[in-house]
Amino acid sequence: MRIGIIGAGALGGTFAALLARAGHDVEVTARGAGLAAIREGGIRLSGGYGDAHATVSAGETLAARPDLVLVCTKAQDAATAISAHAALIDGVPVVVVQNGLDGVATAARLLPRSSCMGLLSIIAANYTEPGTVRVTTPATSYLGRGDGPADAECVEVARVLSGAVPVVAVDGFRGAQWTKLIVNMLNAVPAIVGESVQDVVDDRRLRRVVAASMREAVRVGIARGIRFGSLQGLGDRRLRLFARLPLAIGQVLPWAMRVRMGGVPNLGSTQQSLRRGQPTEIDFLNGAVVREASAAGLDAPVSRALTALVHEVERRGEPLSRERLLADVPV
Ligand SMILES: NC(=O)C1=CN([C@@H]2O[C@H](COP(=O)(O)OP(=O)(O)OC[C@H]3O[C@@H](n4cnc5c(N)ncnc54)[C@H](OP(=O)(O)O)[C@@H]3O)[C@@H](O)[C@H]2O)C=CC1
Ligand SMILES: CC(C)(CO)C(=O)C(=O)O
Repeated sequence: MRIGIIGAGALGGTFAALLARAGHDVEVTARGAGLAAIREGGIRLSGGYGDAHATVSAGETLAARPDLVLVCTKAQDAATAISAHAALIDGVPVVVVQNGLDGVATAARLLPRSSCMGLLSIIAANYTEPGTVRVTTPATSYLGRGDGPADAECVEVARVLSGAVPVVAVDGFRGAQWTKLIVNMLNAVPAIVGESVQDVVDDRRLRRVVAASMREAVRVGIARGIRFGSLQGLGDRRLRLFARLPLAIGQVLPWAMRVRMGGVPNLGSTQQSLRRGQPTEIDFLNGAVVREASAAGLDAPVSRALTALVHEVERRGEPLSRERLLADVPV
């Protein structure tokens, strides 16, 4: 199949290399040093899915109309990236590979003739240098849309992608997006203090902050009437129980996620943006929790403080101390 990948960064590069290895005709978009490196030497993937070296067509925009598109930009870049391709890809099935709650709706608004789906990935991939990606945690990805059962097209696209990398079609995708949003409460604290997810969760005080942001986000989801989808052993029943637990016990949740992540240090996608001097996706992660809380007539002080601190690190260009974070976040 001819597959176009918009945004060959950490996850886009991973999918591109694995889909090309599985025999698909892959074209990617990239920019600057990334584009030059991919044109010169292809995409080099290492880590959890083994080594892959994929020679793929690359440009600033896709040149040929594909059979399937994966949009793999950060949430804040999705509208610009999709708009630049609207004339070419409207009508082509699109999978938005993205954290946050908005990706599928953004694509559907900009591509009215396309059938748009979302993909939630628990893979941890580090874009180590232009054209080079290291997968630190391989994991199944979840594909779907809306609130109902997985439809035939989602099942078929998941089957096609699964020939390269494990993907399953899920029922109740919106609930699964919320569960992933809870997982993404792992992103902010490492990004603020400049440490790996594993080191943060190993620190009792920081783990408490991560657990507090997760519990706050689950409580907001419940107030918004969300039924959390099942991802990686986490589901509605466990998250509702977690929402009622005192933090001292609730800290087992980030701990369990850290154990699943394995031993290879994972920075998380938010910190990777900071290290490249790029704006982060935080307004679509903890920022989404703040907006959803407000829509439910609630406040989300932990996520609000973490969002502000990530923006401060964006402006400063360097991490803040653990003490500063602990002083600012109301836990
Ligand atoms: N990395 C990970 O481990 C995981 C990431 N995710 C999610 O997957 C999504 C992608 O993340 P990730 O792969 O880390 O992101 P990256 O920042 O590594 O890659 C994004 C890519 O999109 C490109 N891009 C940005 N703006 C545009 C634009 N306007 N037009 C075309 N291309 C553009 C970037 O190019 P440039 O570098 O030139 O800006 C970059 O190549 C995010 O929602 C993230 O939260 C989910 C699970 C794990
Ligand atoms: C699952 C996790 C935390 C993997 O790193 C992720 O989604 C991210 O980095 O954005």
